[in-house]
Amino acid sequence: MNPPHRSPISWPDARAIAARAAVKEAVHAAPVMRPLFEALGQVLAAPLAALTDLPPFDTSAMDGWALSGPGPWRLPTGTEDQNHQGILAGHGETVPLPDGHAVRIATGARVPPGATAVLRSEYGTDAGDGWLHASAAHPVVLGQDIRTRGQECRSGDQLLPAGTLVTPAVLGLAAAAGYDELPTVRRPRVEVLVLGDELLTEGLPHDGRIRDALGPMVGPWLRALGAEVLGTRRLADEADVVYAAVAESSADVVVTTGGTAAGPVDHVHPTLRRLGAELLVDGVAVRPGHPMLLARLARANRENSGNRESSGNRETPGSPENAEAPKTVGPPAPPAPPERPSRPARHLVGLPGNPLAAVSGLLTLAEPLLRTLTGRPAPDPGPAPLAEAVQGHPRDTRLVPVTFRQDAAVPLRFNGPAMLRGIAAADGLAVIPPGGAKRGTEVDVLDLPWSASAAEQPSHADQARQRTAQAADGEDISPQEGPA
Ligand SMILES: Nc1nc2c(c(=O)[nH]1)N[C@H]1C(S)=C(S)[C@@H](COP(=O)(O)OP(=O)(O)OC[C@H]3O[C@@H](n4cnc5c(N)ncnc54)[C@H](O)[C@@H]3O)O[C@H]1N2
Ligand code: MOO
Repeated sequence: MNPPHRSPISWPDARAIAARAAVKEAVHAAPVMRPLFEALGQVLAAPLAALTDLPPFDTSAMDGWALSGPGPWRLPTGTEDQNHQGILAGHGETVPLPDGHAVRIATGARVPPGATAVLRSEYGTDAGDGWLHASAAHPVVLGQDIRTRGQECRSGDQLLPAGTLVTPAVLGLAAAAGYDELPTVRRPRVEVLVLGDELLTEGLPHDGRIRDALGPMVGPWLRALGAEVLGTRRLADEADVVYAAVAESSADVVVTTGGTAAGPVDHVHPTLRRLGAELLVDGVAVRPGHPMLLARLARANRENSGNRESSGNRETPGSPENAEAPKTVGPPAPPAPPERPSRPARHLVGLPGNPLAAVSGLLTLAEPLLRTLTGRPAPDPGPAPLAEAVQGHPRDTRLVPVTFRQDAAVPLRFNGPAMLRGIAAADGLAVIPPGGAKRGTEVDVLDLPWSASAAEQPSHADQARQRTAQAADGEDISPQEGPA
């Protein structure tokens, strides 16, 4: 059968459709409480409100003496402890400091009631006669070097909005503000299915066969976009094998590689037809990657992949496609059974097999889809001037690997659809409009998702699944506190 005629939609429209595709699923996903040590790289599902005042008590900002009133100040003559150590950080409630007295205090220690300032150790002299004198060069100012309770926030203040990426700094702030665990957006579960009998998983290419470049790349890329990768499976180029793998996957998003075109073993479209899937995007006016697709699927009738028989999907014979978008491939899917009318849908992103075309599909369809499912804000593609002219496609957008040099985007060579040499050295992908762009033209540059996830290791759960699948004081200088 000849491939059905497809009219690709524009690249910006494809991204907008992908961003909207899973809004319902995102809204219905319950947040996941994670201990702080497991929350790095996640997204806050609720605003972070302070559970305490910060600082929680008036605190000394310096090692020195807590003072009450104008000097000179009488030093304590009591216990050894008071004489030599004074008030240390971590001590409980302290006795009030009478007017005209001073007591040794450490940075971070609770300032005693009645203290009016802290004098740094290098600015005062204890001559051993029981009196403390401030150096003439550093007259004491009321409140100096005391961090007052609530200076940074009051209990209940919103520190960060929902949707914030949990970075190491966010973990630190959350701990300081009293959190042991954080409400995070549930990570969408993704399964990667690599199609192609010509692919080798090790060694050198031989006998017309090549190494699988997408299996090692796509899972980590999706994880960098915030997904939980259930596994990467390599499938035989057989219609029933591809059909069963997609039909039975328990993932929220199935990502296939290869098999999107119209060759004799390109099984993605026929599989979607058999599943009665709704094609949201079927080809995009972008180079490379134009055969990429996005489909909505009924949820597999199983909680865990491979544990039970699927009965939620029915095979339907293929039929010519409706050219209108969104399309239903084949006859309309049978209506959902009344007992589970509003089950969330699954999605399938079909990446073309040419490796750079697959990258294009990741940034065009997978990134906006996962952005919605992970609750992350839309990235702001920074425009940059092109260091040299880039030839365009007459009708399609081009995505070209670039590196930054002196704030200009330098197009990289080796940017053919089958090549990864350019993208592996790139800082981003420049969006070249149809017709091309002259030297100096400001173009959008899509970020690669490494920076946000560089610190994030695969969770232990991800690592275990991959093994089984095998088939990824800058001080606040407050008015009261002198410069350090
Ligand atoms: N008659 C047409 N043929 C092709 C068209 C077209 O419009 N009409 N489009 C071409 C474009 S553009 C692309 S991109 C590819 C997309 O093809 P598929 O998604 O079906 O991918 P395959 O045919 O399976 O593979 C294409 C190419 O990529 C290599 N490949 C596949 N998987 C991997 C992998 N995991 N690692 C490394 N390389 C991989 C595969 O060996 C092929 O060389 O279709 C064109 N054809
Ligand atoms: O999607 Mo293809 O990469 O243009 O070869």
